[in-house]
Amino acid sequence: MPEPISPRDRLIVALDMASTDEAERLIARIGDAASFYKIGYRLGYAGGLGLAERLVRGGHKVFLDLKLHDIGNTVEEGVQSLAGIGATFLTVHAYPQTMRAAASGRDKAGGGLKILGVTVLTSYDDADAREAGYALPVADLVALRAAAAKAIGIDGIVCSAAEAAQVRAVIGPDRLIVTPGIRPAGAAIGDQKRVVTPAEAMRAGVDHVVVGRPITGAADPRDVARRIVDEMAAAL
Ligand SMILES: O=C(O)c1cc(=O)[nH]c(=O)n1[C@@H]1O[C@H](COP(=O)(O)O)[C@@H](O)[C@H]1O
Repeated sequence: MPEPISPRDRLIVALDMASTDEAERLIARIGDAASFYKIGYRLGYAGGLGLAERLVRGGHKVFLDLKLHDIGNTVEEGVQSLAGIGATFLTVHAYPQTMRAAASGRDKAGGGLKILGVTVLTSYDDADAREAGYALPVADLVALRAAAAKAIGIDGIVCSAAEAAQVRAVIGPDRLIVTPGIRPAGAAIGDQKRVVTPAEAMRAGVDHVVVGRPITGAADPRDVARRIVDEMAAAL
């Protein structure tokens, strides 16, 4: 069975900000209310990889959300380069060829980087999947990709907490489920479609929740982070 994860370490704050200065100001305001930060496209392409290294050196955990998807050789070599940063998680799209290449890059690099397969984005519903050419409903596509991720040896799955129980049944207890599309009760949903509260996510067996705008856009980000951690602790 995996190690127990403390409620605070279950929260991953998405640093979807324009600059590393802005991100560092937010991290300082959040203080010890969070320990785990996600760097995605916006910050990653604006100096975020250097910030990732600084955060790791400072004792934080880092999730590199770069959602790699390319020919196998490019993915494998990209993962090998990124493994040197010291991050905990790296995302790739959950296509079998891409996941095989990422697993190979991870294994060649050694170290502790875990690969997460992004199944179906939480901004998609069944109509969006149909529009993209998929005949399967989102929940079935998530389950199919989770099964492929497990077979290939990927470390964890990104999906909506709405599918977490189904994904857990597919991947078993040893792999991680990481869920964005998290909204505390009453928070603005924005462009997300498959949203779940922090408490419901814990009850569905999620390991880590990813929260961006409800924290980054709050007047008091530290207070919102604390409330989310408390809500998860009470639900575990
Ligand atoms: O891989 C991700 O982190 C991700 C996958 C997914 O399906 N949906 C999703 O929202 N995300 C990311 O999770 C974060 C959610 O941010 P908020 O909607 O602001 O809480 C963003 O940084 C997204 O890029």
